[in-house]
Amino acid sequence: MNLPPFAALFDMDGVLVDNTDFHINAWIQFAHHNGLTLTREQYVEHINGHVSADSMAYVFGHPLSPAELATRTEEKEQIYRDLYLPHRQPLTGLMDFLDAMRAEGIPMAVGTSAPVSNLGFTLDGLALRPYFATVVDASMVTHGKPDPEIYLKAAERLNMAPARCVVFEDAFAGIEAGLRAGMVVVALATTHTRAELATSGAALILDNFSGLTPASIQQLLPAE
Ligand SMILES: O=P(O)(O)OC[C@H]1O[C@@H](O)[C@H](O)[C@@H](O)[C@@H]1O
Repeated sequence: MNLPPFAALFDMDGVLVDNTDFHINAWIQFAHHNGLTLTREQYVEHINGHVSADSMAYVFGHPLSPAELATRTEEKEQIYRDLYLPHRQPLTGLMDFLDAMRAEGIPMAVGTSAPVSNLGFTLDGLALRPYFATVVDASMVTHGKPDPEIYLKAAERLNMAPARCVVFEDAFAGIEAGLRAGMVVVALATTHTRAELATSGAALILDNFSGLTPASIQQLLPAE
């Protein structure tokens, strides 16, 4: 195969791993510990895919100071990691797809709203990091998703034009970030249903990576 140059940018949570329920339960527990209430619906609408600074401001009703944000974020993420650890595994079909992409020499990056502490847990814990030329996380951007900054930075680091990038996302905030970056978006129906994603602007909706080939992704891009 001789694929024209393009790059693949992967969201982490809900895409490389199917962990949304664990984040939801962790946020609900965290809110409870802090004397607050949070529902699944509030999570899906206001927190899913957002950076912690924005999520914490939503949960507490005001922005947190940098020191408080760091402490609270680690408190919440420790609950999440404890809950998800016994279930931690790549999304179905991911490893075969990453192997096929790597064999074709297609550059890949991660663009995630997660804090650094969760990168080690997921990317190193599942031996995924070697597949990615670069990882852009919450600490590296001024504006979190749905702002396109995370994906534009990832494309820049891969030296690839945004129009030649395909973003894999599960969250509405992340899909919007990819589209605003001028990229093609593939949606994974891990957090939202196919019906909910139908009008999201995604070029393709998948349940997981099973059977996915580099050529089928390349076809989503305009011919060069
Ligand atoms: O989906 P992404 O961009 O990997 O985002 C990760 C973030 O996703 C949010 O939904 C979680 O509540 C955060 O705790 C997590 O860090």
